[in-house]
Amino acid sequence: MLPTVNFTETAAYKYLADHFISINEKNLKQLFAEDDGRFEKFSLLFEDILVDYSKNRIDDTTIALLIQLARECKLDDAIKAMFEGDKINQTEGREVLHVALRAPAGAEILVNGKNVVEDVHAVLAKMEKFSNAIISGEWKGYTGKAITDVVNIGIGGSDLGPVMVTESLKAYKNHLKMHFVSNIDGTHIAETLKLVDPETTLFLIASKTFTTQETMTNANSARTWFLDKGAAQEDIAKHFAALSTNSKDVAAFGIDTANMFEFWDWVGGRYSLWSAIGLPISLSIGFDNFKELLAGAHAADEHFETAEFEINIPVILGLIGVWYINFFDAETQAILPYDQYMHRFAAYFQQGDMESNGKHVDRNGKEISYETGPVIWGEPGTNGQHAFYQLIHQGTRLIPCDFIAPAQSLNPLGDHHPILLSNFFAQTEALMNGKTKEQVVAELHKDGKSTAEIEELAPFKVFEGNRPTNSILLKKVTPFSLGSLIAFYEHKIFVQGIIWNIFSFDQWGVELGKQLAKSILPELGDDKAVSTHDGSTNGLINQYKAWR
Ligand SMILES: O=P(O)(O)OC[C@H]1O[C@@](O)(CO)[C@@H](O)[C@@H]1O
Repeated sequence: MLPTVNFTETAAYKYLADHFISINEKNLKQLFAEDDGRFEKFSLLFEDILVDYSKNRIDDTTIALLIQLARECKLDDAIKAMFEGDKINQTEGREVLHVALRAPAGAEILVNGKNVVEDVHAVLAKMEKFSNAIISGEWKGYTGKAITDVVNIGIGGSDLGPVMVTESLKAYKNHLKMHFVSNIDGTHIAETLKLVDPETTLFLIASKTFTTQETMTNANSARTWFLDKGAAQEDIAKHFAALSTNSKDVAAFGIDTANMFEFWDWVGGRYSLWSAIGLPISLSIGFDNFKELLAGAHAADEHFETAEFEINIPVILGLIGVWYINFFDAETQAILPYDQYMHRFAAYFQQGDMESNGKHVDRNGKEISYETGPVIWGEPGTNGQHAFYQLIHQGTRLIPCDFIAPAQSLNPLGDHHPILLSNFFAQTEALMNGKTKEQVVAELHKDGKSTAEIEELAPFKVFEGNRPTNSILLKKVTPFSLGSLIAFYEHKIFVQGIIWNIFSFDQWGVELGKQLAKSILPELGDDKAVSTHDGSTNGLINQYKAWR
């Protein structure tokens, strides 16, 4: 069981509330001016990843009090409970063991007395064999041709992780063309099927439950398309595989369970890319690179499980997030990867973070009186600079930003990378230092503006600065470094959930909408006016019926 401490009632919380007043008497420029060693003190190096958290509204006292908060909330007990396979997903009565998915062979993690690492590695061996057969062309389709295209049909955690990782590691991919269908909107599968040949296409039906409406509808449409194109029922075995925990429904769909790659209830959907759900990753970049991804995550797990809080990257990042959310009233967190391949990284953690910590009831079942999970958003740099950085620099909100960049480009081309990185460095510097009115006036004067023009323009050109950021510099985006980075963010989310005394591993909030959709669907089956809902919903449905 997890501890159920109300962090707002801890001594650390009260000290932090007092400290909040004093830390705000200085801005970041002053904090750096007072301490030449600030960067060294507030940055951490893990393998080839540098995490610089010095451009945050913190000092030694802040960090010490945040760590005291973690200790008073019994974070160490919670970490131990997760790694030992306690049923910390309490409302679903499940363990939370995505760390087991990347544990090395020979490790022991017991669930109901059974070492689950053995099952994990049995599935990994099956994934390796299957990936090699498809990639090498040894596996043939029903007309004897090798597979050229893979279509992954899944949504949420059965889509976002494979998409993000295959995109982030595109530089490592092989000849297979990868396609991802997730939306129930017919456009998604219709546009995809236009691109592929049934004779050389492999469909992966990715669904932990194998009941998700979108996925099963898309899967049925893919199967119908496949058979309508001339394939026979017995050919399905050569072109469909399932990634699921539900062998009964997989078999009922008509997929040979020999082509089913299983995973388990102790794997949360949004934490499942390391499991059989990661088969499209293994197909895209090869199993050896998939193993490297797992190894990177495992290295991060060991760091999280063993490092002192003072030098523990997920703990520090998580606590700094709590500092902004619960003391500075920050409502969002921006994730800004200065790497085009990582363009789906923020989207991935929209599910990872918001589906984990978007909760309003604590672990005692009581309504919460403080803020919990932030809104996660972001786009790759430098594109974001031309879209929303105006608000980050000069808006009225405090927006903590994570800037991420690789020192080495996977596509070195002229001076592109130095230009990208110069922006990566400049943006956090600008957010920290801002630009004073004196500086603005001097610039306008230098530009030959009149005194009247200067007086008029200056207020609009001042940058307050003092806007906090983390900078995460990777030596290079590799399967290993990406695995570590993703795991750091997973554990950061865990840290925050423990501090907020919430359950981070269920997702009851996604059920009501699905439930109501299921009751509306039959009403759309005829042209009769509906009146069973509120005026707006009735009006919308009836207008839809009139127009369709
Ligand atoms: O993998 P599956 O069972 O099809 O679920 C897909 C997604 O649906 C959810 O919204 C849960 O219903 C996500 O948590 C999950 O990742």
